[in-house]
Amino acid sequence: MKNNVLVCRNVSKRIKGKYLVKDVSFEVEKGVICGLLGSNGAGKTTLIRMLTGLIRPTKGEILIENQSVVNQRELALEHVGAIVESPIFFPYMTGRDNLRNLARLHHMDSKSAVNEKVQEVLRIAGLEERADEKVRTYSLGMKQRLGIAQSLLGDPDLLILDEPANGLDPMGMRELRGLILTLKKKYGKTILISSHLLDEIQKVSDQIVMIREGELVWKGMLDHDQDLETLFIEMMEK
Ligand SMILES: Nc1ncnc2c1ncn2[C@@H]1O[C@H](COP(=O)(O)OP(=O)(O)OP(=O)(O)O)[C@@H](O)[C@H]1O
Repeated sequence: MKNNVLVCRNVSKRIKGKYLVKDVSFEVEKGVICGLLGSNGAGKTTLIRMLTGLIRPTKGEILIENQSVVNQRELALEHVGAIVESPIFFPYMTGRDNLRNLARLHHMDSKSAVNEKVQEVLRIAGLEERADEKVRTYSLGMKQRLGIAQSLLGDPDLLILDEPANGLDPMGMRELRGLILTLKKKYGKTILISSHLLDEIQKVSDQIVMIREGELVWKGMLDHDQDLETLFIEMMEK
């Protein structure tokens, strides 16, 4: 039997009579990086907001580790770490203190447990050296990695990242890519990452889900000889 961490079954979102997402189904197995692709306005963020319990689907079911995001929201979301839109920090606090604040929300009561966990996620995200500097001095790439560090505090099985590479320079993208691949290979995380940056998605993803005007147009495992740009354009023009 397949070990699916995420199951999205016939999910739709309709607002004011218009479908923003329509009848989308896909599964992501454990340890897989799945790229969610679509042009601007395709419905990626709407879908991600449903997957992370921020809004409810009009129809359909979302299971994370076999628990329903719709009916057992809190239990299902225990398995998830997410960055939806931009991660939020207190810019006048250090990276470490931002993480400490949040860690306390993850049932970590003892100071040493908090400090240990924060140190661990800082190390994973490659932020140890700058951990005690204020976040307002961080580059965009560092902020994105701090956002990922935040999302790792609860030891999630599934990471959901909405457009994490947006606005990053080539070095920032390379560091982010390295982190995402490490999270998969070394820590066994399952990752759903949305983007319209085809090249970045091609470099990290094992699986692709493509949507257009809210509807699924292609899904499958990515064959590394396959040119994602050609496939994407073909699907968008269909
Ligand atoms: N609350 C809302 N009410 C009505 N329409 C909405 C709402 N939220 C989003 N939309 C519309 O739904 C469509 C999908 O938006 P969404 O933000 O999910 O797309 P996206 O694929 O994430 O796009 P982008 O890459 O530009 O962020 C867009 O046409 C958007 O204008």
